[in-house]
Amino acid sequence: MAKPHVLIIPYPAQGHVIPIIELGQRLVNHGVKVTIVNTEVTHKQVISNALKKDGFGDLLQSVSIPDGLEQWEDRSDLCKLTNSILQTMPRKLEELIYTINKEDINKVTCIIADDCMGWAIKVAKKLRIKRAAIWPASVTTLASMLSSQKLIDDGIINNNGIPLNQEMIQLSETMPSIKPTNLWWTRFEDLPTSEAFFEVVKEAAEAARLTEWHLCRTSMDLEPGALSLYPQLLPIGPLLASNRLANQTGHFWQEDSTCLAWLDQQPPCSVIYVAFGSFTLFNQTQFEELAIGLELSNRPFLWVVRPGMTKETTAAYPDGYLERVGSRGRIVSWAPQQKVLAHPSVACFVSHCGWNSTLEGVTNGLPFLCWPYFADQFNNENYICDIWNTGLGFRKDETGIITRGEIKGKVEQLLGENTFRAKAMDIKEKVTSSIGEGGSAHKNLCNFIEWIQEIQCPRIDT
Ligand SMILES: O=c1ccn([C@@H]2O[C@H](COP(=O)(O)OP(=O)(O)O[C@H]3O[C@H](CO)[C@@H](O)[C@H](O)[C@H]3O)[C@@H](O)[C@H]2O)c(=O)[nH]1
Repeated sequence: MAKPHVLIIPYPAQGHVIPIIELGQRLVNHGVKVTIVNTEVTHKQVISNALKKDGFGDLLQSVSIPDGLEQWEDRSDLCKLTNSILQTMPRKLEELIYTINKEDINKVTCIIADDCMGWAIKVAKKLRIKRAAIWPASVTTLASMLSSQKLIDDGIINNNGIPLNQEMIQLSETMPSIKPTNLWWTRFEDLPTSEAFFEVVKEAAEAARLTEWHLCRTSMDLEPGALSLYPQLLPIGPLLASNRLANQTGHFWQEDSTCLAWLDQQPPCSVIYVAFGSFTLFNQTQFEELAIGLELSNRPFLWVVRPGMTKETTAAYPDGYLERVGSRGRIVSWAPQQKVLAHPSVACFVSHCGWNSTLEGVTNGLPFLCWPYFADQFNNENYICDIWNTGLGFRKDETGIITRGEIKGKVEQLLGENTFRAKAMDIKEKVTSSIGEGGSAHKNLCNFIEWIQEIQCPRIDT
């Protein structure tokens, strides 16, 4: 008998692909066939790193369609990439669906699209396929997207999404107010990129009206206000790999698992874990200040220095740095982060506050030192520091640098005051109970999976 067959379409960024493949894994465990539709470049990265190792198997597969850019073009130009995706991928997805339905006995029964790929929901509607959306970041940021037309009508932002004044935004009485500069699409290096992402926002808001389900990676304990503003948004919890021994799938870079043995040798609750996700870039001065700040902390640290993380070609450490730090500091190019954060020797997380990193730190009861870079990360920092009270932010000096002294001081303050850890443990308990068997987020996910299992195959005219 044919199985339900779901296509899931992530935006081509690390923080979108990992949780979306995790959703695919959950569906596969319930007998659903899942095809992850990546861009060609992402597909290659993912396949060459994790998928072949983890063995996708018969029910979970990854296929690719072009993003419209030439092979050699720079995908870190998010403005160009985002515009090109909007122009090219809808047609390519349609062609892919026709091919699958011709060749596979399991016809496509549902499309689940990342909200940043809202156009895919429109393709599904056109082809009369069932549809659902998933937002990989916080529901607070999604609420601001869904309210974008109202923000324009109220004169808070212009038609291109740019704030018209500095007044705090109150989306609802139950939600914390949002700084206009924390609207995620405004937090990019240049105006054209912000405007390109605002097109994505408008597309997502339109697509949201066409979906039967709207899944969010959050829980009532984390963002109750935003969830009550839009009750149709269904919190399914963080969607981590913790129930699969934290074996995350979908890495763009090869994990260096040797750091786990190094963590085993460190005293409990002693290590500073430092990682900035997949986009953060440092200039040389900032990179050196961070290096020396960690050295001055006098504590063991595990630091992820991603290839290409500095604007200069290779990260240059201060003279004699690696020798001075010796085995007290472990530097890797990519870590098995969920396993690292679950390790008992980790004391705190110096993070860029991407939503995945935020959730991974929260579910492991860790206090944070927040170092946001762009997009939603400033909003997430606000939740960590001012709403959950589980961390501290860094202050930049007059030249825009976070100094070694600031880093050393904040590490001491965070680890010297028990309140951060206590609050972090408290919120961890709440979130983990909502995702455990019988918890509310767990029930929501089960209901969604049941719905997927029951969809009958649609007739698609070719
Ligand atoms: O050494 C590392 C570093 C990271 N990760 C993983 O990579 C993912 C990174 O995701 P995230 O923390 O969200 O950061 P980004 O990759 O920067 O994520 C993008 O996507 C997120 C979800 O939309 C947004 O919240 C971010 O701002 C945006 O930059 C997480 O699952 C990490 O566990 C590793 O496995 N090893």
